[in-house]
Amino acid sequence: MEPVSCQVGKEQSAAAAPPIISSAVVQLTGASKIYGTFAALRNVTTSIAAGSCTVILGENGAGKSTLLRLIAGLITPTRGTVATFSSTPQEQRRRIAYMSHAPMLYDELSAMENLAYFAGLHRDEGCNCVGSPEMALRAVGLDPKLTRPVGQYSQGMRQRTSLARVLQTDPELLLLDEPFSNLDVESGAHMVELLADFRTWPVAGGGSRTILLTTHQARLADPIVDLTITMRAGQIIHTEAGPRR
Ligand SMILES: Nc1ncnc2c1ncn2[C@@H]1O[C@H](COP(=O)(O)OP(=O)(O)OP(=O)(O)O)[C@@H](O)[C@H]1O
Repeated sequence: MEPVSCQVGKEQSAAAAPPIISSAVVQLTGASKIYGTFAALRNVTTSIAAGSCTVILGENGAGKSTLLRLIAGLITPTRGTVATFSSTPQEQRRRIAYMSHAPMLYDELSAMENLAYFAGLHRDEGCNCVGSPEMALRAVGLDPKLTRPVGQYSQGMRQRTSLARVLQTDPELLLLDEPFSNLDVESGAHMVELLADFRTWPVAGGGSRTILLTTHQARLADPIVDLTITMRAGQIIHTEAGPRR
């Protein structure tokens, strides 16, 4: 079966098969994820272009996190295929970073200690692409010398530490599940500025940075969004260029 894509600028219907994006870094073809008898994701076919920023919207339980976790290679499709960089997500995991909506930080450690710990895990998994924790913390506006445990940080600082944790792996494909949750408008806007900056980072050997994020606060991401995907009941029901109108 030919892989098909969501076409920028046009609404996607289940019947119409939009053209393939040749520079796609993500390609799902007829992907479903079934838990028991329940379909969390149903026959999803879509592409994500290299260098783009895509926001995935939808009500609770729509399948947003399931879609992101499939692309991250944390779960595998029950049916259909998921390709990242024309390969399986598992084979390309060095190029992919996934930030869960849970903070995934050790409260009793400082930001530097947290980043150093996770960098060590990353190396143990055979990844040599870990950048400098100091640089990652500076990139998100945090002082690497802060010795305070992250358990004492504000929510905004914790989110920025979580972002630094994934940015230190120098990902080409950044997957963010609810990066603005629990942030006020100002901290959310700051997070968007950081993501805009991340997109400008050069990639060794060429290439570009691609971002996919889920959120319930669509407007926050507006400044950086190239494509908006709306999901319902495990399916993509709408795709449009730019922020949601
Ligand atoms: N491991 C699992 N086992 C069983 N059901 C699951 C599992 N993971 C997800 N689901 C179900 O799949 C559906 C989609 O879940 P998912 O987390 O992808 O939704 P979501 O759009 O991210 O929702 P939210 O906005 O609340 O985070 C939900 O009904 C959820 O209960």
